[in-house]
Amino acid sequence: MIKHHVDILIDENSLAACVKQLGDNISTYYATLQKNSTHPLILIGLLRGSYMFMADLSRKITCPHTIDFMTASSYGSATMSSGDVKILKDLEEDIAGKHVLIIEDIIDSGNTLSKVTQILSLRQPASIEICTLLDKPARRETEVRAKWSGFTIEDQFVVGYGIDYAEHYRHLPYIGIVVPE
Ligand SMILES: O=P(O)(O)OC[C@H]1O[C@H](OP(=O)(O)OP(=O)(O)O)[C@H](O)[C@@H]1O
Ligand SMILES: Nc1nc2[nH]cnc2c(=O)[nH]1
Ligand SMILES: [Mg+2]
Repeated sequence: MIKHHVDILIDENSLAACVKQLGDNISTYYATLQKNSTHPLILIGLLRGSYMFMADLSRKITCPHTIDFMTASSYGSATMSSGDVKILKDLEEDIAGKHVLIIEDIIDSGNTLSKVTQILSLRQPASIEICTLLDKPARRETEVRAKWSGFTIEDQFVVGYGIDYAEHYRHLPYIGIVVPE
């Protein structure tokens, strides 16, 4: 790690308000879908970055749902996507016939989500959508569409609320920016 400090970009209250709003919008959407079909809803969190967002968001989604996790990693300890996305841990659950909502902390190059959606679409889900807390469109290498997105951010390296810098800072209750000194 280079010498740096962390400045707050999105504070705890703004995160909570955003998560509540996302939860309301997602609940309305799937409540309507579930009225006309029997397909269950499953939230899939991408480890490790999404763990905190997933925990908070699932508590704000009022329609019945189950949860599962998978690990797809491309960064290691680097700050640039390698583009080589590997599935390190697969789902426990079968997603055939289910409405799948992928929960992600950040879309940067888009490589992770593009690979994950590709893999999951082959398993006959009823639908697949993406909810991301943060979106950094300036860095996109592969097109990815998130139906729900919390904040669009500039091209800055962020940490906190699940997101790490060389495995540090995941526990911060806010989103911060790493500022080199
Ligand atoms: O759009 P991309 O350029 O693919 O980047 C986004 C992904 O990178 C980070 O995960 P990482 O692979 O570092 O693992 P982690 O979730 O365990 O921190 C982040 O949590 C996203 O999953
Ligand atoms: N910590 C961190 N990991 C990322 N992975 C993809 N984008 C980012 C980012 O801005 N910060
Ligand atoms: Mg991740």
